[in-house]
This record gives sequence, C-alpha cells and structure tokens, in this order.
Amino acid sequence: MTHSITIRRPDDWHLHLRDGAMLHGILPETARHFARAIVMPNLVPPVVTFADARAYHARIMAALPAGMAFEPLMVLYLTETTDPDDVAAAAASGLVKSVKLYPAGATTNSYSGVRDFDKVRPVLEKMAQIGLPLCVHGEVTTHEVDIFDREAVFIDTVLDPMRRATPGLRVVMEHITTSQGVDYARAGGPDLAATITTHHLIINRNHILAGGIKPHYYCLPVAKRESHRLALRAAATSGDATFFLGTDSAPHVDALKEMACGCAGCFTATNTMPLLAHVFEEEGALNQLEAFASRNGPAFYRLPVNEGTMTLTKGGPAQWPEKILTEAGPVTVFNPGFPVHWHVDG
Ligand SMILES: NC(=O)N[C@@H](CC(=O)O)C(=O)O
Ligand SMILES: [Zn+2]
Ligand SMILES: [Zn+2]
Repeated sequence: MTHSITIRRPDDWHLHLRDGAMLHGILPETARHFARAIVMPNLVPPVVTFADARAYHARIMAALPAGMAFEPLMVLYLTETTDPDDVAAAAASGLVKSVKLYPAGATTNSYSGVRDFDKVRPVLEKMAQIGLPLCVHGEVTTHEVDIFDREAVFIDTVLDPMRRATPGLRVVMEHITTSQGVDYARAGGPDLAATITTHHLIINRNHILAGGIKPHYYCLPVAKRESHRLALRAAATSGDATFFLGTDSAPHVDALKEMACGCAGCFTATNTMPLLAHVFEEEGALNQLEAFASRNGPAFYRLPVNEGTMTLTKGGPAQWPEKILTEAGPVTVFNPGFPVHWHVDG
C-alpha cells in the first residue's frame, strides 16, 4: 500500500556543518530537506564571539548552492572567558539563537570548553535574564565514570545543580541517549527541552560492538542498551513538546572514522527524514512526526513554524548515496541496516 504524509518543512535543532571543503560538500545534504538548523560551534578554533558567529554565518551562506533556501541559526561556544555583553549583543541581533556548553574534553573539539562552572555564572545569569537557550552536551568527563553512565551522572551532578542555581535559565539537553535523560527532560517544565538524534532511535550499543566493531555507528554520547533506545522512541513519538529533532549529523571523513582511534559522529543529514518516517510508522505514530521534526523545536526557540511543507511517500526501496564525496574526502552516510521505503517528494 502506498501512502503519504505532508508535514510543515522540518528543522534540525543540532547540526554540525564544519567549514571549508567539508562545509561545501555536506551543506546541500541538509539544505535539501531542512529550512533551518542550529549550527554547532565546535570548529577549530571554536565559534566563541558574536564576531566569530557573523563570520561563520557568512561562510555558510557563501557555501549554499544557488537556488537552495536555508537559514543557519548560529550558536556561540561557551568558554570560561565568554563576555556576557557579547552574548547579549549576539542574541539581540537575531543571528545567534543559543550558547553551547561543552564540558572540556567531553567530545570532538571540546578542549576549550568549561572546566570551572563558577567562571561561566555571569554568562548563564545574563542568558536567563534575556531568555537565550543554553544547549548542553550532557556528559561528565571524569575518567572514573563509565562511558555508558556519563549522561546520567551529568544530570545529577552538573545539570540539575546548574539549573537550580540559575532560575529561569532555558536549557536544551542535546542528543539525549538514556531513559534518565528522557525522564529528567519530561519533568523539567517549560524551560527545559531535549533533542533526540535519528541514529539513537535506531541503534543500540550492540550495533556498534556485536559481530565486529562498526566505526560509523560510534558517536558521542555513545548509544546505550536497548531499553534506553525504546525510551527515546517513546519520547520522540509521544508528541510531548519537550522533545524535538536534533540530528547531530556530524561528518568526519572515512579515513578519520576507520582507524585505530576513530572520531565520534554519525552522518545522517542525507537520510534523516526517510528514516524518521520509518521509525514513526513502526511506532504507529506517523501523526506525531510533524510535532517532533517541525513544531516542537520552533516552539521552544520561540520562532515561527516554517511556511513550506514536505511530503513523504511510502513506495519502493529508498535509495541514497552510500557516501557523500566531498573535497575533504568521502563521508559515509548512516546505514540503518534495514530497508526503508519512505521518500521525500520533490
Ligand atoms: N556527536 C558526535 O559524536 N560528535 C560531534 C560532537 C558532539 O555533538 O558531541 C562532532 O562534532 O563530531
Ligand atoms: Zn555533543
Ligand atoms: Zn553534536
């Protein structure tokens, strides 16, 4: 049976676009389907100041192929020397939509992140005052904490104390991977939201480790056991406005994934929408896809829903390139490991 679904055009509330040749190679993969994206600032060097964000925004717009419409929503990378007034000016301009907190050492290019949370208190207080969301990579970095526990421990030991100390601070828990993340986000009231990636709805830790190590399934936070994947699916498909799509599509060239110490990141920009339609249909929740991909994100960020629409149709086997060939090198597209029959029309 062929059927189709039409939703408002979606946005991606957590995306890595990189820079230079990689940016040029992968930007069309996102711009083809998504109207807007929260663009992560973990470049080398990171996007720290309003001036950095303006310059990066200009590079993204210059890389956008003619005829494609796409609005990058810029993010500042929080450091211990971030100036609260610079953040306020960036927010007032409308170009910058959030500030990103990376605990130092937690993930790719996070070395300039935060070690001493007291040092960023004035910035967090300014953000609470002006209503600018803080996007958080929620993992502790302590080596004693097991990598599969780092999200849950972060919630208890860092996120919850930080939120209590900063009333009114609006927070997005990025790429949650655990039932603890789901539960904490759901109970957090209107100032707390969470993004969920495409791949964490599809893989659990067995996909990475059983039957041989699969570097293209390795990302941070690392996928957890099956019960957590099911909790993420229930949250994403519930319609609850707390949860929305942030693909965390994070390209690395194959040479840097397929090596003895491979980079973290799954590249899902190309096939996220067909994969989500598949997942939502499996959960009997196609009617909630629009909330997750197109409505809940703008509502939290206090932005209008997109004007345009996207139609997805179920038909023959969906096809996408195995790799995107960029001038920086090939980037492998996330392979869900099962056939998909949903297509984005047009
Ligand atoms: N998710 C990842 O595994 N990697 C991201 C960084 C991040 O979002 O933590 C990247 O920039 O490559
Ligand atoms: Zn992250
Ligand atoms: Zn990310």
